[in-house]
Amino acid sequence: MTAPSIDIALFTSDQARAIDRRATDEAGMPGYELMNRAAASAFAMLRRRWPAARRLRVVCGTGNNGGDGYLVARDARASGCEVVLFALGEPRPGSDAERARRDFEKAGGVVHPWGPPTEPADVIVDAIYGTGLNRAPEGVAKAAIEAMGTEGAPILALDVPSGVSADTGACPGVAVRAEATACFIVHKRGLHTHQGERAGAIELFDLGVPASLRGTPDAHLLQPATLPPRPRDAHKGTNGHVLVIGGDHGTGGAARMAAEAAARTGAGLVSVATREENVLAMNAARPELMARGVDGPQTLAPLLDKASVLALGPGLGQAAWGHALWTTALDANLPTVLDADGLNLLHAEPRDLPGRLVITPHPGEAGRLLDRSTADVQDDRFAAARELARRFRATVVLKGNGSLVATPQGAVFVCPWGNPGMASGGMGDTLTGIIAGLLAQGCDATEAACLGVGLHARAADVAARAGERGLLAGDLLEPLRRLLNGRED
Ligand SMILES: NC(=O)C1=CN([C@@H]2O[C@H](COP(=O)(O)OP(=O)(O)OC[C@H]3O[C@@H](n4cnc5c(N)ncnc54)[C@H](O)[C@@H]3O)[C@@H](O)[C@H]2O)[C@@H](O)CC1
Ligand SMILES: [K+]
Repeated sequence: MTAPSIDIALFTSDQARAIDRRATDEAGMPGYELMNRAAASAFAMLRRRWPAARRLRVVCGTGNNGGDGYLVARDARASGCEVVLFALGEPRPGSDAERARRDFEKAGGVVHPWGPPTEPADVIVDAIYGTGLNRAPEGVAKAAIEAMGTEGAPILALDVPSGVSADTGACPGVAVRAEATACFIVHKRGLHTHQGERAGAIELFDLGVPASLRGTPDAHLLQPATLPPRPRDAHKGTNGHVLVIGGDHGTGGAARMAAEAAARTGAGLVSVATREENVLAMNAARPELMARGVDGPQTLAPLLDKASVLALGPGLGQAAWGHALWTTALDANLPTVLDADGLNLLHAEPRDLPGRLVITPHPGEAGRLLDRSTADVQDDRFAAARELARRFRATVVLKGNGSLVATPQGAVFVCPWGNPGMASGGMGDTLTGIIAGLLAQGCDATEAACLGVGLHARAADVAARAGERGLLAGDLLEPLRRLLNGRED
């Protein structure tokens, strides 16, 4: 796998707090100095993004995020902007936020208690909650967040859009939807998955805190990557043989899509073990695939002998036919991508799994595998993905907005690409095929999952240029091929 060396490291709120402390204790950077730098960076960002903005509204909470807000307001007034500042409460006595409020007032600024705004604003600065959010916003905070959402003015969030958990991307209640977010010191992992998209465009300001104080990140953002060029003497035998197992009565399309995606990803050979009734159509539509009718383990066995990688589950069903193939296929102990009904069968019948295993659950399937609700999974996707990886000793792709890849060793990678057009039938089967195709070409499970998730989502973004609605899984194959060959970004 070839990837550029840029690493975007993601951190939890606890880690961010510890880094703040180390900046003060070890690098002699007092919190108030950092707050001033945060405000200056955010105001410069506001100026860059909205050069014509003159009327600003700043809404401050009671913590240090509010403190950042007071200082943005002070700087904005000093640059000639009209600033209306609402405070949702009093900062704690002796805190940096209280000092910031006093500085704002000393410079002539007026603090208004929250009330429905009467003046229009060109830009609203959200300084209600940052990394300190610990429950659903209520009372004035809820009212202020709701009011921001109905006005239509662009919102610049400071550090985190208020109401979004910086750790998980979940929203316990109402939350700001920002056009952009000025993120301070380190990237917060929750802004890159689930509802973290409410941050809009994120700009990071390190505030001069040395990278050496950061420690080990909790997760990493995937970077665009592809496979190295093929050696000139490559032949189909050197690129692996994927066997897709699936396609019960009425669901042959799922197996066909996974198989075609594996072939388009560059697998040397792709076979499909499916119901006899699917064979003719599959071979006619895509003669490069070798579709075979199988009625049970005996007819599957010779196909397993020839395969180097399995894609097990697309359209497999959970009835006797699917169950028998599933058991036999797992016994073959080949590198395997397990998806869809392959995962549902695993929930019904936990068992030993092959070594090089990738599982690709959506949040509902993940919830079933963990005996939790889908909402529980979404409340902390990082924890759910890690728990699955540990429990099944597999590389896990937890699908959804900001797909996660978790390894059994505890590493997590977050996919920054993808779009809502991908919420359509066959997308998961295509991803399964892509990952299987990469395993077949020699990637290990983590490489195949990271590269596969990234290529799938980037291909979907290219395909969605024509519109997200109506995007079909099959539309991904052409851009996929171009991206895989380094032809398009
Ligand atoms: N050295 C530092 O610590 C720096 C901190 N900075 C800012 O400080 C922020 C963190 O500040 P804080 O830790 O004070 O936390 P916040 O300002 O995010 O939250 C303030 C307090 O509100 C309370 N709270 C949380 N959710 C609530 C809810 N739903 N309803 C009512 N009350 C709620 C909590 O007790 C929390 O401590 C960062 O996000 C960043 O914006 C920046 O100024 C840079 C430097
Ligand atoms: K905020």
